[in-house]
Amino acid sequence: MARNRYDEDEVLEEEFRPEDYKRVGRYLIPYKITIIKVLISILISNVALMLGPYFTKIVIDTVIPQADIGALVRYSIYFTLAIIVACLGLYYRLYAITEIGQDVLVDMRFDIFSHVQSLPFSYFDNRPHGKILTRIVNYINTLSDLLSNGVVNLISDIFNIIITLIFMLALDVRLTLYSLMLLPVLFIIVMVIKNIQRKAYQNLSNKQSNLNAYIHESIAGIRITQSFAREQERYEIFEEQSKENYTAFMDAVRIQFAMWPSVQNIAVISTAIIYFVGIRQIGVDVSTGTLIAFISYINNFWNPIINIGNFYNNLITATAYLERIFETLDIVPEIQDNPGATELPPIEGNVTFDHVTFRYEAGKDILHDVSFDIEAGQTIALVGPTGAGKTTIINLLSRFYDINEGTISIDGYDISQVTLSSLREKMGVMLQDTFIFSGTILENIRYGRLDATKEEIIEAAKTVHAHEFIMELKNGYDTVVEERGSTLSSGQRQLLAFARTLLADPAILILDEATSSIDTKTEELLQEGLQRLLKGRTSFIIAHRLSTIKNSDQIFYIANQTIQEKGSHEELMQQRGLYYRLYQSQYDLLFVE
Ligand SMILES: Nc1ncnc2c1ncn2[C@@H]1O[C@H](COP(=O)(O)OP(=O)(O)OP(=O)(O)O)[C@@H](O)[C@H]1O
Repeated sequence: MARNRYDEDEVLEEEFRPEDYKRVGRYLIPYKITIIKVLISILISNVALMLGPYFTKIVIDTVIPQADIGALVRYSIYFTLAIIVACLGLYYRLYAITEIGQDVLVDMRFDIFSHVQSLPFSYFDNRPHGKILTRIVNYINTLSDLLSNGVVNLISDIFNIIITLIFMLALDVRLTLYSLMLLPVLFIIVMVIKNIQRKAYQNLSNKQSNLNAYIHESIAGIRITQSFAREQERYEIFEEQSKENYTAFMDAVRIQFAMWPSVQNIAVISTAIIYFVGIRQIGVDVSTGTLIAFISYINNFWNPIINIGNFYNNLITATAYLERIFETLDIVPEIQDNPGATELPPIEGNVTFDHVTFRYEAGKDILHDVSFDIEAGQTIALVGPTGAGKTTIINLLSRFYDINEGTISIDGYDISQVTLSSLREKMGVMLQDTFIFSGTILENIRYGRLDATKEEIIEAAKTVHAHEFIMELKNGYDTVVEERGSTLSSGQRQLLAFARTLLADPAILILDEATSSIDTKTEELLQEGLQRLLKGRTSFIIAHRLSTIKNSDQIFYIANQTIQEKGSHEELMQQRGLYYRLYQSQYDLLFVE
């Protein structure tokens, strides 16, 4: 799909198909036993409720005229028992369906979250992360009520209507037919409202998504906003987004709220018709008891119809969200195991790029016909102008994107023909912005190898010189750090990342060196830590530090879609070409880009 921003509505690539409702139903299958129990309880409580007016009729028409006190007491007891049974059934039903609703919510959210985790980088490149968040959190929440209460209530209401109709028909067929007279009018109203409402809710879901995307982006960029004092500008955009959301919401509910009064009016008019017809017939062929019972039944009949109308309303609303959820679930990851992919066995770390061409977007090659061979254990520094394709090379090696032409192989295995997990577990990737998860220092290092013991973690931290600073923290390894590690310095974050990667012990190491300037002492620690990490592994480093570049076995100068120069520091300096000029021009700055 096309790139999307917070202020652009997402265009649905595929319209919702009615058979997708079946997919929703599938989430209820694991709970079928409970649903059956709920249905039985509904049946019992509905019958119990229906008996009330029937007892009233008998009392009015027979018991009171005969002044039979014994029968009156008996019917009062029956009536009370019926109400107790109905209440117990209702309590069970409410509890059980709330539980089912929560279970379904957990299952659905798990599915969408795990699916999103498996999607390639390109999916995340193409849309604001706040929009992805909205799908996993808000949209699923909206569905929970529909899936539990909605579906079960629908069945309950249908039962209710059938049972009430049976009682009504048993009492008086003609009055029953009068009661149903206005049903076609209701049907027409529902059909008219349906389409307008669906569009309105699609629009609302887009606006909610945009607003969340904007909030998410604003929080992520808060440091930049505050340092440039751009708060006012952010408020203004936020206000605009909020207003759009408000208008979309009001438009949607204006249409939705038209439904309820329509059904209510039809119900009232139908009751009036029964009064009109019934009273004229009293004493002719309708008894007073029958009329009173009938009026109760007619309410019992229209209430579930009103509920079904509301359910339909909610269904239409939820459809706008379901479309998004299924659209996300249906995205087939572009990058996945090819048919017949094999496990990549333990590797030494020889890497070959053979005539590799790659582009993110059609018509614009980022790398063109790139070839190189690297022996296991070598350290390769990638240098070159910004935007030349250095990060791209390392992303291709982990197969975060698929190449357009050529092959990339490791120890002779074409990486497109091995499983992604076996490939990626051989790689240790450290990016410039070292990601720290919220949790303790220990947990963050353990992320490299989940079964590592505390001793192994400390050992790894010591090897890369992270131990010293960790011990200076208030609670040592148990110090809690916030998401992204904002309470740590960038040098400390890098050292943690070294320890994490050392623990994972990857055969191939990929490192995007941080450019931020750090003090000489940390720089020394980082270099020492890094050298220990590099030992015995093939390493690709997007190098910014002169020390790293000089120590590497080979330097690739990347520019104009290919490797322009390659060789050791000494060899390239002797060539007096692009690398030489870069080195000379930036020597004073101490960092080479
Ligand atoms: N996800 C993407 N979608 C489209 N184009 C991209 C994407 N990522 C990078 N590019 C483009 O590809 C080119 C190479 O980017 P890359 O990140 O590999 O450069 P780099 O050499 O690592 O740059 P730097 O040193 O600034 O990090 C750039 O022109 C960039 O705009």
